[in-house]
This record gives sequence, structure tokens and C-alpha cells, in this order.
Amino acid sequence: MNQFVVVDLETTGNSPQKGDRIIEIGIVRYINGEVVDTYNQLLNPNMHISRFITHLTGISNELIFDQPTFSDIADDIYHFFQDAYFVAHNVPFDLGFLNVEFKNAGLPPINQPTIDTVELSRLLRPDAPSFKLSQLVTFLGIDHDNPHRASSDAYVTAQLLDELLHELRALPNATLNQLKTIEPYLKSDLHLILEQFSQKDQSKDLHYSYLHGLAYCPTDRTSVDVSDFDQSFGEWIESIFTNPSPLDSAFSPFEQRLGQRDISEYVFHSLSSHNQAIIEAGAGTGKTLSYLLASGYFAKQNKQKIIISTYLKRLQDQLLDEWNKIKGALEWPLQIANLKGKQNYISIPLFSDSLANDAQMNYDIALTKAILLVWLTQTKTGDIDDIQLPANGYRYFKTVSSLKESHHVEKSFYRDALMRVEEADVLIVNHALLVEFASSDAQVLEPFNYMIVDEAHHLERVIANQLGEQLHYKQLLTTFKQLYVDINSCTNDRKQLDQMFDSLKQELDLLFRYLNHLTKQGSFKKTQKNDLGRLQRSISEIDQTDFSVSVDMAERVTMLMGDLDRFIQSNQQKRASIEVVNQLRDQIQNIKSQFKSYFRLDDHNEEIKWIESETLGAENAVSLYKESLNVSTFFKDKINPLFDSIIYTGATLSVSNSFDYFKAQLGIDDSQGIERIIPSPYHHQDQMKLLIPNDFPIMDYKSMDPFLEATCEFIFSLADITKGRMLILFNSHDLLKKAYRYLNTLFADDYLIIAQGITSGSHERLKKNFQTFDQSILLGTNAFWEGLDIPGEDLQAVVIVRLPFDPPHQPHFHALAEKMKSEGKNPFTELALPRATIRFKQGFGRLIRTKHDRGLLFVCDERLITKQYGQTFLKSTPDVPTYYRRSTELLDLALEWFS
Ligand SMILES: Nc1ncnc2c1ncn2[C@@H]1O[C@H](COP(=O)(O)OP(=O)(O)OP(=O)(O)O)[C@@H](O)[C@H]1O
Repeated sequence: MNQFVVVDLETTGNSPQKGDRIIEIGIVRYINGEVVDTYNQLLNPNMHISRFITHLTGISNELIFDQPTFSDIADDIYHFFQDAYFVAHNVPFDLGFLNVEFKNAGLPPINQPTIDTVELSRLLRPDAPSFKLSQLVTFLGIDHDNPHRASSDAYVTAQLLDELLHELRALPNATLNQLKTIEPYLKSDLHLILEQFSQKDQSKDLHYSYLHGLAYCPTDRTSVDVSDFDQSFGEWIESIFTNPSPLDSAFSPFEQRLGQRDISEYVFHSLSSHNQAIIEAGAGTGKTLSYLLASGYFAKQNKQKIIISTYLKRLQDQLLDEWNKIKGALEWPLQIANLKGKQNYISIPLFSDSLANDAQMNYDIALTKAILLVWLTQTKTGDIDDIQLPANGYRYFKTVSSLKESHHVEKSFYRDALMRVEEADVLIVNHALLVEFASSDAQVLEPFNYMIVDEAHHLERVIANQLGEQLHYKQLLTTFKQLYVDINSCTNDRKQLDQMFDSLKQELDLLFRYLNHLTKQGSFKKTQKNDLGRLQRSISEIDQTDFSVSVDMAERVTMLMGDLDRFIQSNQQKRASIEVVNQLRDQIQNIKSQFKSYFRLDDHNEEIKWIESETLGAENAVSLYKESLNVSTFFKDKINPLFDSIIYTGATLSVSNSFDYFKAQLGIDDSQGIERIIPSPYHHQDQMKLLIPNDFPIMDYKSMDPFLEATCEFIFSLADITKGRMLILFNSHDLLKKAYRYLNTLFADDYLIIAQGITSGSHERLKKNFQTFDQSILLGTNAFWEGLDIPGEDLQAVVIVRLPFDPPHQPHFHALAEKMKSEGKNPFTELALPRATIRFKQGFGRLIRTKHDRGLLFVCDERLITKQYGQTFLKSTPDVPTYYRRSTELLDLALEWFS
């Protein structure tokens, strides 16, 4: 059956069960790659079409007023669906609607095999940035004239199907045959098609490599460039930053940005003279490009290897994209490697084992397996960040990643990545991986004598974190479940194993319930809430006798793990390989030592431990954290000595034009190298104003209500002027929650209030919702002060509710402050104030994201003006027109600004 009927519907809403109806139908009949028939009809749903739907589709109540109803056309179109696959971009939606409408018209439901092009795209093009029809077809280069109209959508879906079937047909037989075994779990009925395609000519299969019966894309060997390099840096950088520039075609056009060339020169100079440099570059400078140019040139000219470390994996990929953008314009090729942790790379042997096992198969796992099978034939890196998996697929991926791969496999993507590192001039890593290598496997870093640390202000926390531990009840439970399955397959004595795991689970449950109780008892003032409203309590603030009870309980857990270890040793069956048994024992030992190092009474002051639990969640949903307080020693001993020169860069490194705080955190030597602050090229003076109300009630932690009410009422009045489009930044989750409730009562339904930790969804989703809905206001705490990028008119104003001082009992802050006190330092000037200033700079930076942005920044905390330390905040941010006035006057100013 090579006949397909591709359908697209426009409807009054999402649910036919709740009475939504079809308002337009588009059908394309398609046989052997040819469109043979099309049908399009507007329909009268006999109900009102909302403004939202009219806005989306262009179909108004007037337009369908004299059109037929579905029942009028039901008989005419029913024949379309005979003897053909039913195809749609999200079959359950279109088929669900059609069958309800056919039923209402007295006809039986369509019961043809289906193909869902969303599912098929996920499977065959997992590298697509989005699976929404319009974005997907743009990505694949298919023209789409009239999105959200049924005939155009159906036509384009037919073209998409054609493209996808070609891709499916081109897969090697080994992959097609594996897909056949997964197909019953998928939504689309692909069986006959897979059967047909797997009988094709097998000569294409020769293009692939094979391991454990799986086809994969062979690796290209990168050739090492040996060309001479004789242009001086001065001449070359001059040519780049002169009009016309060789980078014009890459950037169309390449702008002359203030400070960008300076950064390149500072970086090159510091690398050449084996010195360090600290360079802060304000938003919009384009610092990444600057240091890429300088470090690439330096590496190539001097045949030296450079590491670039950044904060997140996502930023690693952006760096690589930036390099790919410019590399065509440069005359010298550069080998650049992007390395992530083992857990990022797929392991072919582990994946092959897992394919043979469908014990835990569900739709998400089936789709993930199918995606990975196809992706293996496409990927050269094996890096999971290159594609999108279904939400639950990532958990499955962990089990087939290279993390637990044996060292002796014939093909390993992680090993390939390490080989690319050996050949690379420039290596991109993230801070966590850098710290991991520095603490355990410094060999990888040895050939690299130079390093650039971007987002350098994050390095301190990453080190603290990486040198610490985390134990989450839920994760432990999942690990134990997996251990049970694995041990069970190596031993004979199931009964004893069951008993051991029952006891282990029981003890673990008791321990975590008790810990939950500890976070909630005692002085409420000493309990802190994190970003997401979870309770935090430092172990040092828990009564030691109470904590010692948990130490005893933890000891029982570790004893049981010891029993388990001995059990595996003495009960293993012959068929379990030594390697597998050793892996299991290592895993148990690991958890055991984590418990032992956490539950100790003889604590020294070089680390901080705390407990987090849900305010309302399950009694045992508790997490334990430990972080190092001795970051600078680690940095000085383990990272700094590896490099001749380190360049630190970021947008928020300085406080009052000084890098002292940044240097103290990492123990960086004062004496050597250059320090520069490159101001942002934006004209903050013209693009924004800073407004501080002088008539708000004093904020008092015992009763914050008067202050909060004044702030919310101010936001309420301001929203009318800005039409929402406001980001409100809090430094306490409690305050955010209270403001959320109060604002909701004030606004009723006029505005959509989106709040971090309250509105469900990832940070990215909250941001998207804020941008999508017209009258919306976004409320955020910690994570939203930084990294939230909302350029253009979507953001008109930022309101900083309080100066972002850390709450005194935030565990990490509290421990650092205590340590400083014991060393005779002043925790306010040397810790609290610089930390708050850096955060303030980050919040300040949310408003102006491009040279065309305009906006207002409100700070509802008059300490910015009335306290002497307020100057530290003001001196650390761009100089802008500042008004300290009555709130009504500020509203007038706002009105003037926006009119
Ligand atoms: N001189 C230039 N002309 C045009 N585009 C540029 C130039 N330099 C950098 N870009 C592009 O601008 C973006 C980065 O500029 P942005 O305003 O975000 O700078 P930044 O805040 O210093 O951030 P980054 O650290 O990413 O460089 C990137 O997309 C980059 O490719």
C-alpha cells in the first residue's frame, strides 16, 4: 500500500470531547511520491470562533458564516480515507477530531493504518531544533506558503512525508530490521513499509560500519595541518577589524564594536607573554569572538594547545557554532575539539544489550531506542546534545551512555572524542569537566599550556560543587532498583537478595524521613528556602545529638550495603563476567563511601553540608548536599600549575571597578598580568533610566506585608503603562510567593502572572510563555537574575524588589561568612556586599540586550541611595539617569518614557 491521505484540520480548540469543532479541512492524496488529489473546505462549526483562533488561523466567524457544516460534506470526503495510510502531523489530534465528526454524521470511524509525521520526524531527524510543522519544514528547506491554513499545512505535510520516507528507505538493512522489532510500540504503522524498504538493494549498507549488529556512521579521520604560518598578529587583527573585513560575509555585516579588538589584543599579548589576564566585557561586546580569534591565531602560530572552559554544555556548543561561523573566512584551518563528560556519549555495546531487553519498554523508551538506532547511522560524535529525545528518553540514555562502557570496546565515541582532543589546537570543555580532570585525570590536560576561562565568575561555585557530594533519596532508590535487577541476573539466591533489598529500602526510608524531620524542627529563622521553595538547613545548625541519630541510621544502611557486597562476591554465577561483578561492587562501594563521608560527626570547617526537603512533598523526598569551602586551595594546587597562562573573562567579574573579590575566591595571584574592564558598547545613558521610589514602607523581616503591598500596588499601576512586559526579580522565594498571590488578586484575570517555582515548566518554557502572551509579568528568583535573554519589546521594565543580599542562613553563604569571621575578615565587605553587587549587575543586565532596546529599571530598595554601600552597586553598573522620588512621580516619568 503506497497510498497516503494527508490531513490537516483547523479547529475551534483542542478537545472534540469538550465540544470543539472543525473549521477547515485540507486533504492531500498522495501515491508513489505524486500528489493525485487535493480537497479543501471551510466549515461552519455552529459555534463561536475565539479571537485567539482567528488570530492564529485567519478564520473568522464572518468567514465561515455561510459555509457547509461537517455533516454536509461527511459523505463526500469519507471515500478519501479508504485503502490508504492516514497521515497527519500529530495523528491523535486530527484523527480524534475526524472520528468524532464522522460519528456525529452517522458514519463509522476511520480505521486505517496511520503515519504520524511528528513521530517520524523525531525518529529520522532528531537533530531538528523543533518538531512544530512550520519550524521543521524551514529546517528541512521545504517551502511553506500559508502556515496554519489546512490546505497549505496538508500539502507541506505531504512533502515532509515524502522527504522522511526517502530518509527511511536510505537506512541500512541492519537498522531497518532493528526498527521492525520496536515498531509495534510506536504510534505509526510502519511495519509494511519497513518490510518493503529492508528488501531493497544492499549495496548502500557498505557505507556503514557495524558493531554488535548495529550499523553506525564511520568516523572521519581528521588530518593534522602542517602548513606554515607567517603573518604577524598585528597585521592580521588589523585586517579583521578594518572595513571591509574578511568576516563580513559570516556576519553580514561585521560590525565595528567598541572594545572587541582590544580584547583580542589583550588575550594574544597575555598568551604570548605567559601571563594571566582578567577581562570583564560588558554585554554586547562580542567577547567570545575576540578571544576565539586571538587564541586560534596564537595556537596555530606557536603550535600550542589551548583550552577554553565555559560554564555549561550549551555554551560549549555555542562556542563551537561561533567558531564554525568564522572558520571559512580564515586562511588557516584550526583543529577544534568539543569534549563533554562520558555520560554525554552513546555506547554501542551497552545500547545493543539494551535493545535485546524490552522488559521496561514503554512508548518513550521505544521511541528513544528507535531514534538512537537511526541517529547511530548519522552521528560522527555520538554526543547526545546534538539531538532531541522525548522527555523520558534522557533517563534511559543514561543507562546506555559511555559512563559504564568497558575500556576494551572496538568502537567508543568517548574514546574518539579523546583522540580528537589529542589532535586539537583548541579544546572546549565546561568548568565541571575541567575540575573533574584536574582532580582525577590531569593527563588529559597536560598537553594544554594555556587556558581561557569564560563565564569565570561561575568557576568558584562549580569547584565547590564538584568537590562535594549530593545524595538524593529518589535517585538512590532508582539506583538500588537497577542494582537489584543487575545483581539478580548474576546470582541464584533470589530469596536472600529480596530480603536484603527489603531491609535496605526500609532503612533508607527511615533515615530520609528522619532527615526531613530535622529540616523542619527548631528555629524557623534558621531554615532557608532555595530558588524553588525547597527548605534548606545546614547540618551545623542542627543539634548535634539529633544529627548523631542520623549518623547511626546511616551506619545501618552502609552495613547492609557491605552485606550486599559480600553477597555478590559469594553468590555470583559463573556466567556473570568478572567485569560486571566488579562494576556492581564498585557501585556499591561508591554509595557506601558517599554515605560515610556525609554522615560524620568529626567535621572540619573546610566543607559545608546541608539538607533540602520539600515543604509539602513526600516525607522522604530529601536531598543531601556537601560542598567544599576550600576552593582557592584546590584552584591554586590543582588547576593553576597546569597552565603557563590563564585568561579569565566574563560579563560580571568586577565590583566597584576592582577584581579583588574575584581573585580572592580563586586565590589568584595579585601581582601578574593585566586587568581590564571593557564597557558595554550600548548607550545605557539613552537606552534606560534607573528609578528608586523614596516613599515605600521600610522592609522589616518580621512583617514584610506593608512593604510587599506597596511594591505590588506599584507594579499594578506600572503594568498599565508597560502593558505587562515586566520582569520582577526577588531574592527570596517566600517574598516571590507572597507577591504572586497578592498580584493575582490585584490583577484578577487582566494579566498573566508567571512565577518561577510556582508556574509549572522549565525556565525556558516560562520565558517562552512570557514572550508569547501579550499581557504577562514574569516573577523570578536566583536563576532569573542571570542568563535570561529577552531582547526587544518583549521586556519593557525590570523591577528589582530588594538588593540581592544573600539571606543570612543560606547554607553556603552562612558557612563562608563564619569561616571569614574566624579568620578575622569582615564578611559584609568581603563577601555579602561583593556577592550582592555581582548579582545586582546581572539583574541590571537583563534590561538592555541589544543596541535598540529601551527600558526602565526600578529598584524598590532605597538602601541603594541612602546607605553608603549603595555606591558600590552604582559604581559597578553603567552610569544611567537615576531618579530617587515619590512613586507617583516615578509613574509619571514612566508614562512619559513610554509615550
Ligand atoms: N563584530 C561583530 N559583528 C557582528 N556580529 C558579531 C560581532 N561580534 C560578535 N558578533 C555576534 O554577536 C553575538 C555575540 O554578541 P553579544 O552581544 O551577545 O556579545 P557578548 O554579550 O559579549 O556575548 P558573547 O560572550 O557571546 O560574545 C554572537 O552571535 C556573535 O556571533
